Amino acid sequence: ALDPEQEVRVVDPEQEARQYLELLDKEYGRRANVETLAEWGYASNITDETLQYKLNVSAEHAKFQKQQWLETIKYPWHTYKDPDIRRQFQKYSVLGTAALSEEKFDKLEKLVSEMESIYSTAKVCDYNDATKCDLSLEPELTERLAESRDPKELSHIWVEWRHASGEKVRSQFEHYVALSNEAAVLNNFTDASAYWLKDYEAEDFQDQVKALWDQVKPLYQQLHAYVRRRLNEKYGDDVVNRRGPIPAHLLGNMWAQTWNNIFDISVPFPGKQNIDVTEEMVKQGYTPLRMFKLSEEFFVSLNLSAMPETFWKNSILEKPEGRELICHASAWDFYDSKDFRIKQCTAVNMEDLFTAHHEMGHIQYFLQYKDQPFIYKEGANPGFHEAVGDVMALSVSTPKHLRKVGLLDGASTDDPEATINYLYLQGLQKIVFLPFAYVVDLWRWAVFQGEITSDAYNCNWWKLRGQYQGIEPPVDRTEEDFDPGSKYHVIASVPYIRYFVSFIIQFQFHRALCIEAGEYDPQDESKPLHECDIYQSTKAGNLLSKMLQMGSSKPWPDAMEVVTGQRLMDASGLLEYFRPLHKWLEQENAKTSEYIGWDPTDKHCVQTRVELEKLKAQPVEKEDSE
Ligand SMILES: C[C@H](N[C@H](C(=O)O)[C@@H]1CCCN1C(=O)[C@@H](N)CC(=O)O)C(=O)N1CCC[C@H]1C(=O)O
Ligand SMILES: [Zn+2]
Repeated sequence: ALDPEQEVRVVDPEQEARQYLELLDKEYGRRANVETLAEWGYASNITDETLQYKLNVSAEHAKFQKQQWLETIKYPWHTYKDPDIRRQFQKYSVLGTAALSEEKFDKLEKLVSEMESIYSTAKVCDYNDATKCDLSLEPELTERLAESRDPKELSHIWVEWRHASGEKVRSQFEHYVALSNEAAVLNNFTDASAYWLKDYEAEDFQDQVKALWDQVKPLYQQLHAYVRRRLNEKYGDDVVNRRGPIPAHLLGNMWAQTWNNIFDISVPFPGKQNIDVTEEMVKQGYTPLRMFKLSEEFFVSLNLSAMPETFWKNSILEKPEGRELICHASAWDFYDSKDFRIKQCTAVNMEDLFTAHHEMGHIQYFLQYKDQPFIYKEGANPGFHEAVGDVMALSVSTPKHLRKVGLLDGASTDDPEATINYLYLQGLQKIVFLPFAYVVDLWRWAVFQGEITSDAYNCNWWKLRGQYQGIEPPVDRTEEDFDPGSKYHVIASVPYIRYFVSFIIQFQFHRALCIEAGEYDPQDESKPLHECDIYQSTKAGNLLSKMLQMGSSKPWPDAMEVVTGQRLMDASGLLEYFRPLHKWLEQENAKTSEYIGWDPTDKHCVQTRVELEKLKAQPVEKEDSE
């Protein structure tokens, strides 16, 4: 432990506190570097050895943290006048999972690592070839879910992935919940959900999120009704009930979190120029490296930072042969102000081009706050970190920008039907995602709070998925399944409400940067928000940089105010961006007198498949007439 007494003479207590913080900063930063390297070693090469090394390093780190914490809490930091050292002490005084006994800490680390390994190495058999059983989530299953238009194949992939991932980790997850809650209580939080929510520094944060959801829900329901009609037209009434939830396996994504992969079969105005540039990327011989270089060039055009040489040397941008690794894309800060990496099993398509921008946004944030004290090397809140890359992608995805980089040909047209097609594609990613992101942590908060118990994990998952997203499983589910465990963040213990926050605030940032770039004017109809491309605007880049450099040194409303002048999250940016689509959907759904919303299904909440079969064998009771 660092002994503060080694200083001989101290002038004033706050000066001594500052010196102590400098000691902490050096020691925590050095140790974080070692720990992150060990985590990378495991995530990029899953073996017993790399796991053991990772567990040893994190156990050692936890022991140091606990010892140091006993020193730190001796300081009367609540009394200090300087808000900055108060804030640093406040953050250092939250010990985290290191508060657990060494044995329980190690158990919790092992549980999460095992769940990540099961998820990352899960394999599924091909629908058409039962002897081919080496299909991984990335790239094979992701690609089949995106491209197949055979409901039976889609159902097979959907069910078998859950059988190979979520179902396998239910018991580990239960134990993980108990230990996470125990750690939260040791940190004086009621449960792990309160511990997670501390990062938003707002007592009423969950109410704020609910208010935002209420603001965007009408737009989501209009889009849902339209997509359901188009899927009903394609697959027929037996597969898609025009008044019910949408079967989840038909939506182009393993978790139905974004629906951009069914753009081609539901595009409002067919026959227009194809704004999905995947084909063009392949035709032009795009490689993963070139995708990341394109993204870097966008950041540099705003006068933001280029990637350091080590980034290109140390990153993994393609799935390596001959070893198991965690393919789920991620961005890494090694806390030495020099080493920053991305690990992504990149496929050459538009979706992965935007994921690349998302990850590069994290790296840019790391670079911008690299000179902050270790304890402030975070986003202003976790949603800010998730928003940076997506703000760039809002400009990059415009047809105007795609023409600038040669991925779309022809001159820009102000064809209102083409505009609807573009906003529809954007809506299939941004509007659709919101209820999904909300549900993931609504479910987990309720689990941590004990409202959802393990005997009804899956039933409550599908109740929330039905209630907020209006989707349902392709086949009945029971408590022998554990579908939440088929989603990376749930088994990797990564909070998810950050993405909901990001998908709201990224439009506030986009609007503010577009105004700064002179690309958008609320009064000028000829410059609508959805056409704004901030490319090469150093003014916009400088404004964003001012916020990013702050890290978490100030409460997030201060950071938001720097860019937007606002101190609150609000959905007006998103609603402004999608206004033309919202109007069009209302007109279109009125034309077909579409049923807005969905009849709740009485999806069976039963324990076992045997029970389910019995239930289905019973003659259906006649609806008792009202
Ligand atoms: C593809 C992306 N991977 C995450 C991300 O980049 O956020 C990874 C895994 C979990 C955290 N993470 C990190 O890289 C962090 N180290 C970043 C940080 O430093 O905070 C992801 O999961 N996304 C993107 C949109 C929706 C969501 C999804 O795909 O469900
Ligand atoms: Zn992210």
